[in-house]
Amino acid sequence: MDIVLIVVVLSPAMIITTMIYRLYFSPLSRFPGPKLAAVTGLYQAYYDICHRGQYIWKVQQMHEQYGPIVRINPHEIHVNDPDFIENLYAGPLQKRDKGSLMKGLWSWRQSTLGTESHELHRRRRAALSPIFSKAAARSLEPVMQRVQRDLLQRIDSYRKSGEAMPLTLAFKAATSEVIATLLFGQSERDVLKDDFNRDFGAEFERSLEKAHLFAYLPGIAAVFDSLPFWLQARVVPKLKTQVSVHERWALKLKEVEEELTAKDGTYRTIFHLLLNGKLSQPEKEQLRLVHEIHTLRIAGEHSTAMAMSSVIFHLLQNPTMYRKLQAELTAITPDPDGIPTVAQLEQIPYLRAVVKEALRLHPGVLYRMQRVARDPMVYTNKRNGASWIIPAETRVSMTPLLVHMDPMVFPSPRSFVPERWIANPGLERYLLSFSKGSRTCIGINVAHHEIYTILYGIVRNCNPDQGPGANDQGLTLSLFDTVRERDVDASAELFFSRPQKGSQEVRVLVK
Ligand code: HEM
Repeated sequence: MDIVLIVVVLSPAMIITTMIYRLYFSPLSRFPGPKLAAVTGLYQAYYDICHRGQYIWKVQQMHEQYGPIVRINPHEIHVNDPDFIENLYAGPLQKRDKGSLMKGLWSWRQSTLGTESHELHRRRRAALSPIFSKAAARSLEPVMQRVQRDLLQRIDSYRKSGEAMPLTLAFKAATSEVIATLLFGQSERDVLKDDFNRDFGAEFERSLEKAHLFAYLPGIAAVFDSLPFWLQARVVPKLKTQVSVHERWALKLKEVEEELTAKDGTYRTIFHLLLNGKLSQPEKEQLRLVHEIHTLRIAGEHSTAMAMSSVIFHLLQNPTMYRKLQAELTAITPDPDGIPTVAQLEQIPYLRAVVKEALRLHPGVLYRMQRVARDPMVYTNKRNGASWIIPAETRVSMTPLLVHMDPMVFPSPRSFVPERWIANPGLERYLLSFSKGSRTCIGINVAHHEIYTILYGIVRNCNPDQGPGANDQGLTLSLFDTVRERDVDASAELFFSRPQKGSQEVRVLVK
């Protein structure tokens, strides 16, 4: 028989057999969920690729229809129950691999963040840990304070010009400066630049629009990575800024490697740390380290800036809350030129509460955080006592934003209510914005220090604009054409949270 005929006859038969298996015989077949999602990954692909990261909302609807545990694709179970966080995102004693969600993402694949195996992840994370200790984060205080002063200078320059200030953009420049200092020991004064020096970050955000497509076609990123840098930039000119930065990192890695073989191995930058650490030789391969540095840079910049701009958005919408926070900040440094330490800022309950509430409503990392347990896991729905045994090696995920919308744990979940964190400190265990367990965000201390320092500078020195009757001296801020649904809330899950297309995110007028 002709080979074409064999393929024509066998392909539909194989597809039908696979569909029947997935529907009736797979170990996941007894879990609730739409049949179409159970038979093919194309269902998810349709929402994520054709409709710009909308599967997250479809998953939310599935939970409303089927309950807290749902099969969302042929190979994955999604749980939306805050009480399951501790089981799924367990500490290092319980082995958890990661699902392969990031396998296709260019320049993420080989990073600690993208690592699937529990053991390999532990080794990679240990190599990074020296620059993420609390003490190391504290050593960044001078740069954070410089960035804060530069931001205030830019705010004042917008007062003089009368133009609307793109606040989220300014915050991205601020966080990019801090992460650059952490990684490379120096940074450019991005905040002071007219356009906030957004080439790398803006190109990265544009490339996120295609992230789901590449996640579905994991081979493409691997092939692309195998090309020399000059060819990568020609093949996909839309990535040329990132490729040229990667090329610079690769050269620097080579330079540092030569220094180290000349027995000069002191830690000065991320290049020295990774090359001089205990990682095995294949782990120090150039491409892998470029992936590591790329994700650190991106992770350090995007979510932290989003957290800060959403805090300012909500405070400007609620001047009473703004004034309350301002009063607490003024109490610790009555002298307006005083500089509180991060340790002092961390002690201010309302500042902590405001930040947690913004992180709850607007977690910058939006994707489903998959974990794969090596033993079966038991999920019990405490609300009706029903139990499910999830087979070993199954991809199981939760989505921070969906957990944070549970009205039983967070009443009026869409409202900005910082007070809930003060009234009930136990809520902390349900805040999933930084993930939990052995793969929790390694940059959490750096992020908190940045957020506290920069918010202090702004809220202490600027007032909310409360109209003509107000008797405020100094700078006043008001929101400029910023709509929560369009510019602040997550509209699409492109791994990170993204606002509606065309949004200019949070902007303010300064008087
Ligand atoms: C508000 C700011 C931030 C948020 C909300 C955030 C959130 C997260 C989340 C949810 C994860 C876990 C992802 C997963 O399980 O797949 C994560 C991991 C990570 N974050 Fe952050 N992050 C923030 C700031 C930072 C900063 C400032 C840095 C670096 C300076 C950073 C570096 C990392 C790294 C390297 C990982 C991977 C950790 C691992 O897999 O062991 N993050 N982050």
